[in-house]
Amino acid sequence: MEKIGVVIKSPSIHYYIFRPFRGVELDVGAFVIAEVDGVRVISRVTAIRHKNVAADPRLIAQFDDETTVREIKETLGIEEVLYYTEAKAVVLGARRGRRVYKPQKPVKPLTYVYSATARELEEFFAPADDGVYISIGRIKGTSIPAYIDAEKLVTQHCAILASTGAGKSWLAGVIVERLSLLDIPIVIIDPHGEYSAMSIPATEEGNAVAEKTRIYVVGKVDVSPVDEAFKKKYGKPRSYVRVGINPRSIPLRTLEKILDMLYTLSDAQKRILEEGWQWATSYGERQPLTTVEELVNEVLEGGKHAAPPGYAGEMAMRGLEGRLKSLFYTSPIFITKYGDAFQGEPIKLLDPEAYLTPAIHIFDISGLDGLDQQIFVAVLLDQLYRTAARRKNLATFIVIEEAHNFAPASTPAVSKSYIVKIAREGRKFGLGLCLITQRPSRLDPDVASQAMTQIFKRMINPHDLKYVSTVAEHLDDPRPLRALDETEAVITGISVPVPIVAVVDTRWTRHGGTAPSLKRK
Ligand SMILES: Nc1ncnc2c1ncn2[C@@H]1O[C@H](COP(=O)(O)OP(=O)(O)OP(=O)(O)O)[C@@H](O)[C@H]1O
Repeated sequence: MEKIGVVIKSPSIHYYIFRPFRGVELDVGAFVIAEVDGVRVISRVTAIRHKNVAADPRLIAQFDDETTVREIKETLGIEEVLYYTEAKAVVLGARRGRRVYKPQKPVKPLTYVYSATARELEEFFAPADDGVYISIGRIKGTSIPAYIDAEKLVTQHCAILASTGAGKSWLAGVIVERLSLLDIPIVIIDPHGEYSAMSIPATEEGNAVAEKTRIYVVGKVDVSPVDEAFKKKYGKPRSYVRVGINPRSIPLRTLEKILDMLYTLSDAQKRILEEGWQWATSYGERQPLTTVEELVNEVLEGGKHAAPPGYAGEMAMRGLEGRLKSLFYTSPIFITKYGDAFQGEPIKLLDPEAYLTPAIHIFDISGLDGLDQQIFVAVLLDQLYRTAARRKNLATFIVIEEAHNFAPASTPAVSKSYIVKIAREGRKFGLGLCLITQRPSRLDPDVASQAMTQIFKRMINPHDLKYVSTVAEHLDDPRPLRALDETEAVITGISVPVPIVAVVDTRWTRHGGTAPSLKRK
């Protein structure tokens, strides 16, 4: 076993500083070993510094041109004594069966440091048990697969946090591809229409994944530019189903929340809506819509007993009528009559039962504006939650891109409470969230704190780095996140035995998230 250095300082149980021996090649990210009470403990080198011991300003003052520097270096042979190298190693622990043991005392100074062997690393990073694991790449600096406990990842929520362009959706795509082999339902909320590319295989393994993709375009919106770009890029048309919401299928509480948030509702209007909506939808959610006109009339008819007498009541009724029509007619996500269509394409109604079957269900909401996206996400998540609560059978992975827009930290959003609900209670019914955001500090902290696996990619915004250091319990120091490249990710939390730095695999299907380039093709 090669001794590569010696511990010189050990200020805490979490890390130590060692002096690498002369001639030892050492890179940041290398795995090293030092013994604590006879146990070989694995650590990762996180920083290498050259310490200048000639800080005397009188000597530094001489370094004002190259000739003098050369003379001083050569004639005094001063380079050897001017500086030394030291490395910081963060303690990961030692494998004890299924668990990783982390010593509760610091490494002793003057302990020798060894480089970890390939075998030791393989044992250390091996899956903890015979559970279900996916590999999303390699442990950085090794050829060892980066395993993630799929069960924990899916059912106990995860978050992918990084700056824009840091490789978030690439990684989400890799995770979805690998999970799809487990034959579970996967639902993707896609605000940029980029996940449709998963229907195009890029490798042999990608064929099975592509076959499992189902694309849904939401609402009466023109997506022909997206379709044309898709056809040009992949040489075949994008195939999708257009979906919309039957206004009758919205639960009263959700509708009330949406209307109140968009237009505000008076107490009288709330009472009329409560009575009227129950009456108009008393045949259940699956009751077909005739027309919006007819539905609104039924609501007013059924709710009129709750209106105050006289002019005030009349005003409340008319106000409610206007709000309901405005919502259902102006938002493109609703159908307005039985058998509604858009540009000759039939619009299918949302079918939560179908989305909870094993496949990759991609909802392209790129044609909708921000508010309609939120309303759609609210209704879809509500329906998924209620359906899953009845069925309780299959673990389902719900990927939400741009999660800070759907569950923002300090502004209201109609979708927020549905995300909070799944984050808090979805686990009971197998519903797991994967929240992706480029602005971690703008994501609702309640939601963020429920993500038991946190995956970080490159992050540069100081607010976000500061925020991450307060919420990420498994990440001692977020500063190294600034230096990650787009293929690298730091994975922490319940799905990995210790925080790992992974180099993310290539995609099995095409990646749709490439930004336009200035170069002509
Ligand atoms: N593991 C990887 N291997 C190779 N290339 C990668 C990898 N991860 C990311 N990339 C490259 O980085 C680019 C940006 O990645 P991606 O589109 O996932 O970023 P993003 O964080 O989702 O960006 P945005 O915030 O703009 O949506 C990709 O187009 C791809 O070229």
